[in-house]
Amino acid sequence: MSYGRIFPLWRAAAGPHWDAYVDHAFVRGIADGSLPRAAFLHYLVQDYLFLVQFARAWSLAVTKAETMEEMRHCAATAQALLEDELALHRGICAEAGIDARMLDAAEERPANIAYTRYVLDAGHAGDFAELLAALVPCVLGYGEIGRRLCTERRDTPYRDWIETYGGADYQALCDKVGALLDGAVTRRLGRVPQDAPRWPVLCGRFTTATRLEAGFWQMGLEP
Ligand SMILES: Cc1ncc(C[n+]2csc(CCO)c2C)c(N)n1
Repeated sequence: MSYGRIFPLWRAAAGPHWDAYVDHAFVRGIADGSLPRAAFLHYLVQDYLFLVQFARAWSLAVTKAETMEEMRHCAATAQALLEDELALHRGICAEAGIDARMLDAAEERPANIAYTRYVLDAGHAGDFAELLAALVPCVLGYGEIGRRLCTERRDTPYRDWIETYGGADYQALCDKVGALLDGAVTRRLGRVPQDAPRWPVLCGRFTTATRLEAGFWQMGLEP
């Protein structure tokens, strides 16, 4: 239920920043249906550009991995983003009247640039664990949001979005990422990673990425 052993520790270390992300006004608007459609579409366009950069970040993780299992996981995630998720996004945008040309011409907002390039820099400057620390708030935060909103079962036009992230497939992916994270951190920092000198650095990467996720929601509210 908590996506492994390391995630709950980093989540706690992020303090109020975590709730500011997973309980942001944008998320509440998705939950109760009050989020204006224009804000959701604006978010979707930016999210498309975001996912392109995330495919680059997971590809970078392949080069930073130390085991075949780590490599396979990251390569599969990059592949899934490039082959499935981006096509899915194009489909949702097309239904909403945003065609491929508009998507390709869209300009990245500063909050989007800040977040994605921060993650890529965490990977370039640091090792696999540092890159994962910057990557997991995205994956597991959406898992936590989806799971919570799914149980609320409120009437909202954003039910599809909620069920994508609250559904069994996405929750299984979150468990896998949690296991990857536990293995990667134990391998590099030992059995008691909290005592390792690098622990605060990893917590810092996680917290900053979490703050940038909240900034991404905020950008969504300001079309
Ligand atoms: C701003 C933003 N944050 C998180 C996600 C969720 N997400 C991003 S990549 C991915 C697959 C594995 O990395 C998932 C689930 C999103 N779409 N947009």
